[in-house]
Amino acid sequence: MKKIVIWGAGGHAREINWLCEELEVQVVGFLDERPEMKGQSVDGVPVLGTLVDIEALKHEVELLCAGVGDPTLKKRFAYDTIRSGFRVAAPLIHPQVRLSRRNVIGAGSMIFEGAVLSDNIRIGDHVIINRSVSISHDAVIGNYVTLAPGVNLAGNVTIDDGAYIGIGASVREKRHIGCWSMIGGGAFVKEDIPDFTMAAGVPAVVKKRFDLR
Ligand SMILES: CC(=O)SCCNC(=O)CCNC(=O)[C@H](O)C(C)(C)COP(=O)(O)OP(=O)(O)OC[C@H]1O[C@@H](n2cnc3c(N)ncnc32)[C@H](O)[C@@H]1OP(=O)(O)O
Repeated sequence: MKKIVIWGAGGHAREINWLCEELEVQVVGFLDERPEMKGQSVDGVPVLGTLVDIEALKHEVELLCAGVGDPTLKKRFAYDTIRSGFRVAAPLIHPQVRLSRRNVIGAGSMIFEGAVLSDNIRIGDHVIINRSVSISHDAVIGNYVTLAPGVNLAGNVTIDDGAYIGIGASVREKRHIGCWSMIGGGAFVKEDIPDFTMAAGVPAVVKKRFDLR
C-alpha cells in the first residue's frame, strides 16, 4: 500500500487526509515547521516534525507538498522535498471526479470531490483543484496553482504558475491569468490578468500589484 506524508497540518492538510481515507491511501503523518506541533496528533494522525525528522522514511514514503493552499509555500515545500531526495506523490483524484482520459495531471496535484474536468486539459505539479471546481476544454494550469472550491473556468483558459483563484470565482473563455496572481472570491474575470496582480469583483478589476523586489 502506498504511504503518504502530507506537508502541513491545518484544515487543507486534514482534507487531504480525508481524501486519502476515501482512496485507501495510508497517511503516515503530517509535516509542520512549528516546533510546538511536533508530537501532536491531528485527526488521529501524528505530526512528525520536518524533513529532518523523517529521514529514515525517505525510501518508504511519498510526499504531498500541496498540503497548504498558499502557492508560495507549496513551491518552497516542493523545493525542499526534492532537494532532500524525497519522492513526490502521484496525483490524488477523488472517486467522484469526472475527467476525460485525455487530460494530464501533474505530480503531487489533487482533485477533490465533485470536480469536473472536461477534455484536453493540462494540470501542472502541486496543483489543488478543490471541491466542485469546473474546468472546461483545453485549459492549461501551471505548477503550484490553487483553485478554491466552486471555481469555474470556461474553455481555453490559461492560468500560469503560482496563481490563486478564490472561492466561487469564474473566468471567461480564452482568458489568461498571469503567474503568482490572485483572484478574489466571487470574481468574474472578463479580461486577462497580468503577472503578480490581485484582481477582484464583478467584473474583476486590478486592486493591487505585488512588489517584485
Ligand atoms: C476550503 C477553504 O477554505 S479554501 C479557501 C477559500 N478562500 C478564498 O478563496 C479566499 C479568497 N480571498 C479573497 O477573496 C481575498 O479578499 C483576497 C486574497 C483576494 C485579497 O485579500 P487582501 O490582499 O487581504 O485584500 P484586501 O482586503 O486588502 O482588499 C484589497 C481591495 O480588494 C477588495 N477585495 C478583496 N477581496 C475581494 C473580493 N473577493 N471581491 C471584491 N473585492 C475584494 C477590497 O474590498 C479592497 O478594495 P478597495 O481597495 O477598493 O477598498
